[in-house]
Amino acid sequence: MKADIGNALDGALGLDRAALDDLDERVADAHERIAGGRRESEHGYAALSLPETCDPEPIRRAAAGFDPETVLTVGIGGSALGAATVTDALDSPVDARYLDNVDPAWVRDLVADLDLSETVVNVVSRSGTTAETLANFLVVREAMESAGVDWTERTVVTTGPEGNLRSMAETHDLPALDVPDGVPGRFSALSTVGLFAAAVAGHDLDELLAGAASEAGKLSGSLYDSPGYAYGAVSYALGERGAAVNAMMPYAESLERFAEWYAQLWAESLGKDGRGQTPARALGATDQHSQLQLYRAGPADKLVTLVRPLESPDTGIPETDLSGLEYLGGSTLGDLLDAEFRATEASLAAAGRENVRLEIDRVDERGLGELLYAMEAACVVYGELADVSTFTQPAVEWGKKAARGLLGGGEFEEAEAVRGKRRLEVE
Ligand SMILES: O=P(O)(O)OC[C@H]1O[C@](O)(CO)[C@@H](O)[C@@H]1O
Repeated sequence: MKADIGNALDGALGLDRAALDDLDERVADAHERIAGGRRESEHGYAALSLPETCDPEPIRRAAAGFDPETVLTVGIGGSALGAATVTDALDSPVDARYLDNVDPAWVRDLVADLDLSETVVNVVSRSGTTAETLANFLVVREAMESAGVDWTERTVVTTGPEGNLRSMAETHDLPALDVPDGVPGRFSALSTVGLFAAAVAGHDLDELLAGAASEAGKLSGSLYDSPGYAYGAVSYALGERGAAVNAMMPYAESLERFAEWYAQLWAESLGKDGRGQTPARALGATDQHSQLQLYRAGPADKLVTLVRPLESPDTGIPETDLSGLEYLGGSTLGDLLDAEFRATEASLAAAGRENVRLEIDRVDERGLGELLYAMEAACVVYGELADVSTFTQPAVEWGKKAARGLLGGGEFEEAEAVRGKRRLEVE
């Protein structure tokens, strides 16, 4: 993996090489803290040790018992997005599907679309108490029973040492994978949490972990040694200079879900104490006809992160006599995408709008492992430089309590606040 940070310098926000070199001294201190946290397997820092601590064998063993048409992951947040990112990016004869949201029509239609006798369900929740995950699993389990499918024969649980899912696995003797200690959900893609669906889909877990390990091996006391640290340090430095938004813009449909995974990682880790950097999900080339207008001519408050594979399958463009479009004929869609990637990058730079280029060789297991790990390292070093509590997410608890109170799941003052909403309705 490579990070080209050239276009992050000397733009509207005023980051220059001298300032980056000065920041590199703070990166060295941050790295010492990160390395110490990894050595001690401290909460959160343990995530950056997954390339060596994640044993793929239990994951492969749990997957080996199935030869399904579909693997359905039931989870939410980091308990679904890691798996989704990997399997959405890679081709497989197995259909990998996800239930995370609790939109009734969407859940009903997705479940109805499955042959449940040919589906393996992986219900994933570290806590075992997440309402969306448990509710969706109960719906899926009832659908399996209604279809005459023995759900206990087609369900694998991934959860923490205690809680509802652990109890259910023990009661029904279900295969169970352990979520890794000290790894928050948004950092768990390269673990049992994110890799079961990939194993069922036939993807090479060793290559995913090898890609991650190659980026882990670059972590040192300098941002100039590690694409992850370089990206995290530049994102932080620009954030301190006014880049309130980080637009994650992969130039590959297969990486669209990666942008969604990145959004949770960046927002839930760095949005603390009135600070943080808002991840915007974008897609190249599509958003050149959409959000690029804002990125280039709106407020100078963004870093645009352009991600692409250097190699990918291509498709020829037939010759044409369409007036003015003859230049396209005989080239390829890959040539067009490459030209647009570089043109977008240059158009932002020409307007003084900071952007960074992240490149992997291919969207394959190794490239994904590199990309996921580098983003996690970037997030951790950003959190160290910003001095925030990277691995907690207290702000999401208020809404959980309010919703639970509204549903009669307990007495919560948050639910009273919901009932007391100020209303000013316009129809
Ligand atoms: O794995 P669990 O405990 O169901 O949590 C799912 C998601 O919910 C959160 O805890 C936030 O509510 C995320 O951090 C996590 O990825």
